Amino acid sequence: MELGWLLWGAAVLLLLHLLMELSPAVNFVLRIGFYYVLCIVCSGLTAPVCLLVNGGRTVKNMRIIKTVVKSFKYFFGLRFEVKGLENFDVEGPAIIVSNHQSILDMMGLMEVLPDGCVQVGKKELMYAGTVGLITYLGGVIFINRKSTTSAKMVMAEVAKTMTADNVKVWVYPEGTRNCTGDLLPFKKGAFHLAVQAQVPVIPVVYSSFTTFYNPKKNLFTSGKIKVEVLPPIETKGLTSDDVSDLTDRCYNIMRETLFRLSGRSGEGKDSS
Ligand SMILES: CCCCCCCC/C=C\CCCCCCCC(=O)SCCNC(=O)CCNC(=O)[C@H](O)C(C)(C)COP(=O)(O)OP(=O)(O)OC[C@H]1O[C@@H](n2cnc3c(N)ncnc32)[C@H](O)[C@@H]1OP(=O)(O)O
Ligand SMILES: CCCCCCCCCCCCCCCC(=O)OC[C@@H](O)COP(=O)(O)O
Repeated sequence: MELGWLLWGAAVLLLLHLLMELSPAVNFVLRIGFYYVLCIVCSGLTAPVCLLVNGGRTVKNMRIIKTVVKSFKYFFGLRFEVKGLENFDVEGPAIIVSNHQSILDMMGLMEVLPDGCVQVGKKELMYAGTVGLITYLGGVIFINRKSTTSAKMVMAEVAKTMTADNVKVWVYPEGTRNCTGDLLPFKKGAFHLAVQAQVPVIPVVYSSFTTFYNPKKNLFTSGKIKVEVLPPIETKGLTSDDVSDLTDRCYNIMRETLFRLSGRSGEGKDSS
């Protein structure tokens, strides 16, 4: 009986393996599907742990979530090469901004995430089953991207509480995923937040995924991701009039770094 099950299992695995070898589309769907399943199952298992240890919605849960998510990379053969972690060692709160390429970014986020740091996410995430529950428990700040007024109100509230709670806030200033190997124009919310709270902006750049991940081409193989935490940009004394300049400055530094990390040096200079 037991041997029978084992043989069936081996046959199914062999068939899946053959299908993956034969068809890139099957390979892609199975690997991404496995990522979704991993996220959903691990969220379901981690949520009760968070509730038992910390009792509810708090940034402290990120430590537990981080420990779980940091093991995901081994399933997909992803390696991270991190530089500049010491740049997170600022006194008190800060706004961290980074490029956003894919749902896989969540792994890169957890690879470097400092303690006491919450993320800004779209409110739709809250309804993603167990993943919604874990993001809620982790203290993710949910914004409605369709309503600038309400998003601005939420962010203004965060600017007020950041200092009191001593938290860092991670924002994806592109506002959506973008896997083209370049940056989308930055939205200004993160920089308004930094100026309102008078806290530094710390840019984090991930090298382009295009060599190993491209949903349009059904490409998802193993790969190496270079991550660089850049020196903090101070905002003390800046006013809302300076937000556009601050945004541009940050955009240019990050675009140059993205091209350098992705081996496309020199192209960063033509940006405005
Ligand atoms: C255990 C296993 C677990 C496995 C499972 C995993 C669980 C892991 C757990 C945890 C990880 C969680 C990971 C979460 C990741 C989520 C990622 C996302 O969801 S990314 C999408 C959402 N994020 C954003 O959109 C932010 C960036 N966007 C902004 O900051 C925007 O600026 C926003 C939304 C605030 C407004 O967007 P606008 O589209 O209206 O664009 P604009 O051009 O910036 O604003 C319009 C005008 O309003 C002014 N404005 C903006 N903000 C202002 C403010 N605060 N005060 C005053 N004026 C402001 C601007 O200056 C602009 O005006 P002028 O053009 O300059 O005249
Ligand atoms: C009941 C329904 C169950 C659905 C389960 C969905 C499971 C999702 C697992 C993936 C978890 C990864 C979380 C990373 C968050 C993320 O990276 O979100 C993308 C958005 O930032 C960008 O939004 P968009 O504008 O859509 O590109």
